[in-house]
Amino acid sequence: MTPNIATPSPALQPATQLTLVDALVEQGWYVGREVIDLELCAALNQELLHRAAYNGLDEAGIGRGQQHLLRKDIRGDAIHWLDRESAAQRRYLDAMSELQQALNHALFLGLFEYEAHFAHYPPGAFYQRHLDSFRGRANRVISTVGYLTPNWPSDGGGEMVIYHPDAPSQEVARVIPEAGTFACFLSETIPHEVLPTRHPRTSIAGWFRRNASLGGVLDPAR
Ligand SMILES: O=C(O)CCC(=O)C(=O)O
Ligand SMILES: [Fe+2]
Repeated sequence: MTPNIATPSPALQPATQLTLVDALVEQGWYVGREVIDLELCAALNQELLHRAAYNGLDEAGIGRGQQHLLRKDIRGDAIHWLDRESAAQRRYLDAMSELQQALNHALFLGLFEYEAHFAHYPPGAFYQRHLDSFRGRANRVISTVGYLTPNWPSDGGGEMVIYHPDAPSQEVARVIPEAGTFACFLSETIPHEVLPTRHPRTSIAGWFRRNASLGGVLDPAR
């Protein structure tokens, strides 16, 4: 038998969708290690680090539209919205689109759109505890985070802490931001934070959205 080199490995481990749906229903969040294909992580990481090195990132803020504010005391990452520019981005976004279909099929969520950005946290950066759905705009339904940094050092910090939805000071999980790890949670109910990192930290944060048109104002993605 010749090895089947023509078939690319899937972007996400095939068993992920079922486990993920179950975990979302049971506890509102999911974390899996070695879920995202490592070659894909490496390509995305390289693209992000290249942008970071050539000033191709924007400082991240909080709030949308005219309420958008730069607050380094709240979050310290720099971002770039995914735009399908590279093959790696397209492969990641296509995998998210398959996940969107699986979520709609299993949970009738009516998700219709996905927005995502690269995030680079330089040493010292963090993101204080928050919810991902902006107040008055309940349009982000499910959050995803794909981690891209290989060989995360054990003293690197930068873990994402997930808190209990009903007791926001109770920690329920700590996620090491190691390449291949994928996290997913309910945007409106799961408080989470990024602890100060000591090592450059790279990821893709993304959100499945429902259409939200409030008071005649359309709310497009981003
Ligand atoms: O990078 C992470 O672990 C989480 C980032 C986050 O909470 C966000 O961008 O809203
Ligand atoms: Fe968040």
